[in-house]
Amino acid sequence: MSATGGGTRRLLALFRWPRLLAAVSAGVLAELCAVGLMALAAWLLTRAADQPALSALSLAIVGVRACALARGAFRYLERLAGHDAALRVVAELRPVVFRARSGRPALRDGDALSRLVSDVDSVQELLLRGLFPAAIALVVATASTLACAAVVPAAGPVLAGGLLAAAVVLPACAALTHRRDRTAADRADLAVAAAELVDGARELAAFGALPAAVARAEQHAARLRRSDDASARTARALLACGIAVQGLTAAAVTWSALRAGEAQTGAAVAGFLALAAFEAVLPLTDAARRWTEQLPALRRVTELLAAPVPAPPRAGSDVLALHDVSVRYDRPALDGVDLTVEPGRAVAVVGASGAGKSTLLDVLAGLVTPTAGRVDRPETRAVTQDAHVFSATVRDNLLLAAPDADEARLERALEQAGLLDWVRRQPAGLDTAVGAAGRPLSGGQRQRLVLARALLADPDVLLLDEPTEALEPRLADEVLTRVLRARAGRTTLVVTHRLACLPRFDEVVVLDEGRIVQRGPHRALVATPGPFRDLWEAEALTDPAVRAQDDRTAAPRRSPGEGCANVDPAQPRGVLPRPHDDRTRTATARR
Ligand SMILES: Nc1ncnc2c1ncn2[C@@H]1O[C@H](COP(=O)(O)OP(=O)(O)OP(=O)(O)O)[C@@H](O)[C@H]1O
Repeated sequence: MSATGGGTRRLLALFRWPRLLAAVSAGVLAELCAVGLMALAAWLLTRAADQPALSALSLAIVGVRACALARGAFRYLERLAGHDAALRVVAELRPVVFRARSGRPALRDGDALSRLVSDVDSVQELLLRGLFPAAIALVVATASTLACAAVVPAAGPVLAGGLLAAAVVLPACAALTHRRDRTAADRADLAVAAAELVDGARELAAFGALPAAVARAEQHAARLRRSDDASARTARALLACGIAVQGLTAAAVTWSALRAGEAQTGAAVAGFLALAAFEAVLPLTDAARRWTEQLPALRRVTELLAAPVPAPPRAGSDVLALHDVSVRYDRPALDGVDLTVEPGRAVAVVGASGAGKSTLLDVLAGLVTPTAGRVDRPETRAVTQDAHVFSATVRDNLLLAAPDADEARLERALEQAGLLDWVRRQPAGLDTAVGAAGRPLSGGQRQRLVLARALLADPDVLLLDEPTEALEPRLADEVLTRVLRARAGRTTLVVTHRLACLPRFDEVVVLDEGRIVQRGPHRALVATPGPFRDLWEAEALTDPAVRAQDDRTAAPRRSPGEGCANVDPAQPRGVLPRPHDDRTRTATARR
């Protein structure tokens, strides 16, 4: 069986069939009531023309009323049961999909995340506007054809032919035309152009490219308008075809009944019954357009479900360990990494850009499932601290990590992250509004706020990915020093490009092209010929901060309370070469 087949099976296993059946049954009964209503009304009208005794009509009159009332009641039940069944499926599907997704590379862009959410929602759409109408149409069309054939045998095949055209040919045409429909692609192009205009307005204006970008966006808007119009024209044409097929079939059924020698009453009943039977079938044309639209989303969901469920990391261990771990994208990001971090150790992960540092942290945090190998990590509650600052006060942003923390604890965390002075300078102090609706924070302030939040969570294992990247060198070193002091005795892994603080760590892990090429205490690495020493010496030539550290490597390791270095703040510190990288990095805390 194909991989997607496995995903379809997993998806179908989430369906609560009795509920779905109840919804379809209510829909079928509502449509049958509509067909019955029309057939009885036709019978009443033609019989009443003969002016029979009222008693001869009374049963039909009751029948018409009963059908009219029951149709409304069943329609209501269908909506209720249908939405209940569909929402339950989606509610069960959502965690399954997100769990399946959680084993993949973290979604760092909002578009991909919102597409995942809407992909799951498309299952609800498919049930309500695809599967239910199709099942209802099938039953109602079959029952109407049989009823028609029972009234006028000759009219049965005529009705069957008309219904088949409306249920199969028109939806097939709708699906085919929709596949060529450019609306979705044009809408996406316009969204991209609009987003670029908004996000890149400053750069576009600075380079004089704004008018051209606006013109491009306008072209996309015009193209979307045209394809929207074309799509609406096709939809209207198909609707008109459906109504034409309905009318022609009803006329043909009546004519064939009369031709077969049927009385006026029988012919009218068959004709009206045919007319009503189409009411359940005509929505299939629109359903087919929706199916075509939603199918890629459904395929993405089933593919995700088809992928093997990632093995959970081995819990219960108090060491953090990777065993022969590899992560492969188009090429290996990690390649056979073995790493053990004993509890309470402070470990720095260094390496050139693209060496695999962030991937290593993501694997340790459980955000990425290795392609091969095993991860052990302490059985802890994960607290993921991404770089999002909520549109709330500083206090609220912090309390997210520790709802019970008192003011002193909040201030301590802010001090450790190097943000307390700034907060104290604000008139509203801890109640300063920040984030989208409040005061916009600088990159460094924002980074320190999320760092304070991570420290406040006080996790057993703290994973930080370049936590001081946006800070100026002196502050960066000060903050890192305070963080390590605050985390003394607690496992802390820090990805960093800065070298000046490395002597403060228990161990330095050097990554290159996805492999650990060196590891050990800073002093041992500097003393050993190898990539780290080359790097360190190269930095020492140009960087007094590293040189100052270099001079000390013979001295015993300092206590956690001491700073990184006595460096001239005016001088740039030791920094590993790092090209511009605009990917959002998250500091991750686990507990
Ligand atoms: N989600 C992803 N999809 C495809 N490739 C990826 C993904 N994440 C990382 N990579 C690739 O894996 C390799 C390692 O990336 P990683 O982000 O771990 O490097 P890094 O050492 O943290 O780099 P930097 O210091 O620039 O942040 C890179 O070649 C990168 O392009």
